Amino acid sequence: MSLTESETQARLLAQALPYMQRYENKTIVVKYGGHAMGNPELGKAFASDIALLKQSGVNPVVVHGGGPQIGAMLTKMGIESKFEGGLRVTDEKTVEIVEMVLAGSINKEIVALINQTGEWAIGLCGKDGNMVFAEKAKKTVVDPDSNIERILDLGFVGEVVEVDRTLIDLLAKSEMIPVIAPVAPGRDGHTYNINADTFAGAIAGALNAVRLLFLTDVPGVLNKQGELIKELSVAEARALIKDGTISGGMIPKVETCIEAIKAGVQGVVILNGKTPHSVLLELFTEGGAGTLIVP
Ligand SMILES: Nc1ncnc2c1ncn2[C@@H]1O[C@H](COP(=O)(O)OP(=O)(O)O)[C@@H](O)[C@H]1O
Ligand SMILES: CC(=O)N[C@@H](CCC(=O)OP(=O)(O)O)C(=O)O
Repeated sequence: MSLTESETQARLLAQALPYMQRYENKTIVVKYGGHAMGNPELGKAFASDIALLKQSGVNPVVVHGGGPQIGAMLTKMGIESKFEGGLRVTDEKTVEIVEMVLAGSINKEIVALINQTGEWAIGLCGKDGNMVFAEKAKKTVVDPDSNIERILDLGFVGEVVEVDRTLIDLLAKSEMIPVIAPVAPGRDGHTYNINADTFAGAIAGALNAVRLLFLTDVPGVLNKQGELIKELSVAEARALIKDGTISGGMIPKVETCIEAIKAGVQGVVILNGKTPHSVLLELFTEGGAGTLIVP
């Protein structure tokens, strides 16, 4: 006998209760990637998921990206985007535009979407409340021909060196949902552009988050046959990078997951931000929605 729509809905709601209790008063960091943005209906569904988390007693913290949107703005200004080792080469002019797009327009768009649900979001970047300090990234790559390792000069690309949780803790006790752009100052007074995955990992680690969710444009980590892998240990994830199953942009993402777990995050999930309500499906249903990476 097939279930009516309302029976299915009632079952889903009943199923959600133990998960809501499990995450009550716990911090969940959600990284909203630039590829998952752009569709107004999906944006609304994302905002209502975040609002529902807050209403259920969870402490959601949103960290967002905006790589494609930065690229579009740079093109408009006649500046070419250049990447090395998956990171945007960021000169003085570029960092100004990065800050404008990330901490300005995208940040406020997400804040506005959440506020339209009736909840209270506040837009921040690493500069606010001395929350995050960065220093110039020291990324190295191995030249495939000579096998020699060299340090990349990416300009004002930063890596997080300090996270002060005072402001986020204060917000967690209030009605406010923090929405954070991955831009941070250095002790040297410069502004740094930080990869949003890395930034989210550092925030989740400092907050000892129970979950860190990465919303991207694929269902999760896929095996060689293109099927979704529901759960991966750190050791299994490393093996998939080594044998080439995980490649491209998924490598730094999975490496960030591993770092976040080492920093104390209990579980990290990579899931499809293009599926409406994927955040709720992941957190509040039995099967989840993406790939869960656990210690
Ligand atoms: N094993 C894998 N499973 C899933 N995606 C993979 C895998 N290996 C490589 N990828 C690629 O990684 C991409 C996601 O990384 P990226 O584009 O950097 O995401 P985002 O921009 O959302 O941060 C996927 O779109 C896919 O092309
Ligand atoms: C250093 C570096 O590469 N920073 C990224 C920051 C935005 C980002 O990471 O956005 P997504 O999550 O949408 O990719 C950039 O400039 O594109």
